[in-house]
Amino acid sequence: MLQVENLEVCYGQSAVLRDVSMSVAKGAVTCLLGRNGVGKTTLIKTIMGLLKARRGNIFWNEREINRLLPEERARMGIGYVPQGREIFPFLTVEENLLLGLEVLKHSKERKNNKSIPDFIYELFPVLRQMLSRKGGSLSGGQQQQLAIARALVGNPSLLLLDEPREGVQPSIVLEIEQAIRIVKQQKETGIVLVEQSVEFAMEVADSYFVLEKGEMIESGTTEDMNLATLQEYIAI
Ligand SMILES: Nc1ncnc2c1ncn2[C@@H]1O[C@H](COP(=O)(O)OP(=O)(O)OP(=O)(O)O)[C@@H](O)[C@H]1O
Repeated sequence: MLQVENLEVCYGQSAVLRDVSMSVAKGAVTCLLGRNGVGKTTLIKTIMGLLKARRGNIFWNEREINRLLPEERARMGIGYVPQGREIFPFLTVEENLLLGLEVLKHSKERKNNKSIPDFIYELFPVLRQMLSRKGGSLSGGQQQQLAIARALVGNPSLLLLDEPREGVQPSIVLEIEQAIRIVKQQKETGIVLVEQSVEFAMEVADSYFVLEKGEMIESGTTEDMNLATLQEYIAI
């Protein structure tokens, strides 16, 4: 479904990604592993169209999308939950969720779909209780749940999740992990999951990629995963 080929991405003159390739199958969970600062967020932002590659190509369902804007990529079915969540703090939880429907505005789906699907509240029951609260008044973990929910409201074919467990209290981490499992079971939305936990990657992912200093150094299916080797790759 998604194919990244020989990507080079620079900040100013310094190349942060070099010759990076990655492929993501429809409906699969693909884990992107790597230490801090190796370029994982840069890769996700480039896939989303928020950064421009100097070289290389990105294909979505075999169509080259290098020059498409982030909103065009979103309308094609790529959902994005940035690191640090970026919900709208002064809007209510409900308003934040309704914004997720915006990506469907040109699609037929929108005509039948003007409210938040129940599925969202089944994944994150806490959000139903907090619909009228301002997003900014939620805890960090609840904001992460809101950010994931908002992206899922747009019914993406692929969800880019950048370190969704980072800075989140352990009880909510468990809820987020469970939500990822449920989304995977439903097989409608594939996930690219940026992760630091090899254990969780091994449990949930179908395949994995490891970035090191801007280069893709290892990839494979989860059955090929060697926990000890991968832990070494991401150990600080
Ligand atoms: N806007 C920017 N301008 C210049 N350099 C940047 C910018 N954003 C990131 N970098 C650098 O690019 C490199 C890759 O950063 P990136 O955030 O993609 O890594 P990461 O693997 O996602 O790390 P983390 O796990 O800490 O989020 C780092 O050395 C970082 O300092």
